[in-house]
Amino acid sequence: TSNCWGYGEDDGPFFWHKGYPIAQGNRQSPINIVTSETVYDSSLSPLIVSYEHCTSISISNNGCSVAVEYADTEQGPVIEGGPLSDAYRLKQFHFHWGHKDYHGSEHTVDGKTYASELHLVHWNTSKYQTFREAAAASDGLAVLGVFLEAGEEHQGLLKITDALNMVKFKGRTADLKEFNPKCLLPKNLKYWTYPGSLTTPPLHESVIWIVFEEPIEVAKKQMEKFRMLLFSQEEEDEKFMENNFRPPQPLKGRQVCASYN
Ligand SMILES: CN(C)c1nnc([C@H](N)S(N)(=O)=O)s1
Ligand SMILES: [Zn+2]
Repeated sequence: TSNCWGYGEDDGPFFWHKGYPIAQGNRQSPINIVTSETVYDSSLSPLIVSYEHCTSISISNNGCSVAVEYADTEQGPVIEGGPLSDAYRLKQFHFHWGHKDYHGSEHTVDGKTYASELHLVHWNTSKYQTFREAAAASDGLAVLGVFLEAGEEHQGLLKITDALNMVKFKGRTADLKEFNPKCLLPKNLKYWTYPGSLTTPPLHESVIWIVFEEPIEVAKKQMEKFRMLLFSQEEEDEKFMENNFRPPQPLKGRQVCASYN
């Protein structure tokens, strides 16, 4: 996808509003989560993650991140419960990261940034026929956000980080079958939830965000493998893929609910 937006100093997040006015909308993401202002919502039921049937297809470098795509089948991986009134099917997951381990996440917690943030993007198959239709609806998407911090090597992530050298250049895709991303979720599924948006253009305000409080640990050398990916295609000047995160956006009066007290 040859985007006219990016993360550089002349096409980065501060310019996106020119092509996508919604960038200055009332429910943009990511946000800084101020924990003292989150509200425990006892009506939030536990999140149900049913990733048993996990038919992943491929891993690809789409020029702004690296994404693992899932087949769009009836019995695909779904989430429900929590803040969700319907079942949401996993479409893909991808990551955002920084130049160094001290930053790279999109959401921040009391101003704290993490080395990376994993997004598992799901769409409401109870109410919409296609992802595209759901992506334009206020309750169309649900994205799980998982913080990554430098620490112990993450065994489950090895299958992903070991595949990155096959998708170094923008536009490259490689097979990645039967990858079950349940192993990428933290042990403790305590989460914050709030109404927001996609964090890259078209920035649709169609996402119910579910951000887990507990980060997962990944090895520094695993983080370094993300940074050897390129924004650029094979014949172009080499531009390392890093700092592909949007900074926190104004809360505009939204309430962030906590699943725990
Ligand atoms: C079309 N899909 C799956 C997506 N469109 N925008 C996405 C963004 N990268 S994010 N960060 O999930 O909002 S993901
Ligand atoms: Zn994302």
